[in-house]
Amino acid sequence: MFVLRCSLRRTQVKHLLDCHSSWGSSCIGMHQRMSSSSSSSSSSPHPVAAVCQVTATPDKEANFTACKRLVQAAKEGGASMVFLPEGFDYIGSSREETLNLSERLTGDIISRYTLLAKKLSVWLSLGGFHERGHDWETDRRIYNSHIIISEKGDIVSVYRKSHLFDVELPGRGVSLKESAFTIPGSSLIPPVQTPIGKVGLGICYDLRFPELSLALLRQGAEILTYPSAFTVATGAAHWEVLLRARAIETQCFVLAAAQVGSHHEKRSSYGHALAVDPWGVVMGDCGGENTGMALLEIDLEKLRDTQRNMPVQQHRRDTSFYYSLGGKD
Ligand SMILES: O=C(O)CNC(=O)[C@H](CS)NC(=O)CCC(=O)C(=O)O
Repeated sequence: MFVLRCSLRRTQVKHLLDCHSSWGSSCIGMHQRMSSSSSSSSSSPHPVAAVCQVTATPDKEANFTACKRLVQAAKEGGASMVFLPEGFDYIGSSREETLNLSERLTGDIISRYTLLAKKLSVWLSLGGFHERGHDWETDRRIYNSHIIISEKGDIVSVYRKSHLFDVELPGRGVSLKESAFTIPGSSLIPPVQTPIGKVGLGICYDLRFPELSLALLRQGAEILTYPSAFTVATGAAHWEVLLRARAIETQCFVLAAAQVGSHHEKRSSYGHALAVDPWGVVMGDCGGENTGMALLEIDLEKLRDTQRNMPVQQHRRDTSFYYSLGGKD
């Protein structure tokens, strides 16, 4: 039994909850609040977001139990919106298993989360749900879907991952072909108004495509979300740099829930669920070892200050300007 504190680099992290690193075990402790100025969540001047880190396995029931505990603890900690990572429902150990365990949006798992959101009166971002496609009976393919559930328990938005991770890195232990079982989403989804601000939706590998974050910014996004299951090799090299770059260039908050540790004998994830502010500062980092969460105050005034002082978006040229040299599309 141990409690590990997420590495804190800024005081905006109000407190952290750490759990055993093995999936399904109970949460074992809650840290004291880090800030003396805020002794209870109700006195917090700004809405609070919870960015979670989990270790999903093929055991859907255990995964749900553990996620539910995190959501409950986040609510107790004052969160009005809780972010779970890609593969929160499960990480399968083979293509067959991944497909067999998938469900429809109207299935049992999402129904349970809608009831949970309603019971606790909390908003949920469920990144990377394995959603059976419209033609499942004929093609047995799924979407990788990011679902937003309101505090009333309604599904208010579904974004389907548009960039699929077909990547082979010889010598780095990475070989994944997401398109073998996943249908790419056909459109971006307008940012969703939530109690913490306007949330723009991406998923994991989408993080590498700044065009997506800029499109969401143009539609009014204030918080970009990238629920993820990054590989250990690509995470170590790119994860934080990419998240901070997206925050700096859009001048938005970036929240990225993450998978951490070993899901089964063939697959591990990098962790470091991260929250970045509009200036590019890391507000919370859940580390590379344990499940848990970071609770963060979202102060939109900070975003407005940053955007006012350095009006990057106003300085941006028309999209056609950047394509005037030609090239692909
Ligand atoms: O497979 C599942 O069940 C859930 N989906 C994933 O884990 C996806 C597709 S394989 N993973 C990524 O996109 C990793 C991206 C990444 O690591 C990078 O961009 O460097």
